[in-house]
Amino acid sequence: MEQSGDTDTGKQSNGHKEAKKEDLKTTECKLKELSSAYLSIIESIGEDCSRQGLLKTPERAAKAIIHFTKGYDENLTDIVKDAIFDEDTDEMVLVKDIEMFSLCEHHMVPFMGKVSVGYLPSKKVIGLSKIARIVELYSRRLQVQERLTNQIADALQNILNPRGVGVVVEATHMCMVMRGVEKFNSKTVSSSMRGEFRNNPKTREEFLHLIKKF
Ligand SMILES: Nc1nc2c(ncn2[C@@H]2O[C@H](COP(=O)(O)OP(=O)(O)OP(=O)(O)O)[C@@H](O)[C@H]2O)c(=O)[nH]1
Ligand SMILES: [Zn+2]
Repeated sequence: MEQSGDTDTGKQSNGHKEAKKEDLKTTECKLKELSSAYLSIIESIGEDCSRQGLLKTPERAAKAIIHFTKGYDENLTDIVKDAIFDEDTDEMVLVKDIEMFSLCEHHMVPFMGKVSVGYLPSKKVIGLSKIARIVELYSRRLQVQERLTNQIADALQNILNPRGVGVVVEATHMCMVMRGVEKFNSKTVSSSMRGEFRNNPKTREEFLHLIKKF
């Protein structure tokens, strides 16, 4: 599933409004608007907003949704900063089972799971924690799993220009569990392969083997 690159440098792409400082609402303003929206939601479901347990709920829920969507306030350049290093290695690097929490853009309920990211360096490596931060950058938004998978792969491809990138996401969608079709055990697996991971079956096999093995 190859898609065009998303360098996340402040332009609009893939339907996502990217972080652009002048566009960003202050956290305080966001908090106020969201709290008011959650107050309406609580009223609309027929609850009593004035009862003790719910008094602070609009604000708590607002803070939670701000956290769940914090990816809109970040960008790739700031995240990676100085953590690209010259290194004379061409062996595969794999970071697997990175926990991921996102929100399905159709129902705004969570989907969650794990992400495995591999790449074949070409004279440059990235700080390992930055791979997990890239997963956060794109997962903390309203998403579909396929786009999330592609965005992670494109980000690494654009930053490192490696010989190849592979990303596998395995997730459970609460919109298929708690509602709708109510399939509790189904998992969705999506992958994005770039460069040698796409063109060389041996590289792809090694990657998939390493994901399963450890
Ligand atoms: N491809 C893809 N589909 C998703 C993802 N998250 C949710 N969906 C699907 O988006 C679809 C939305 O379909 P609709 O028919 O408009 O919504 P709905 O009536 O709530 O659908 P049901 O979930 O079948 O009840 C559903 O089939 C969801 O399973 C995702 O990450 N990727
Ligand atoms: Zn959904």
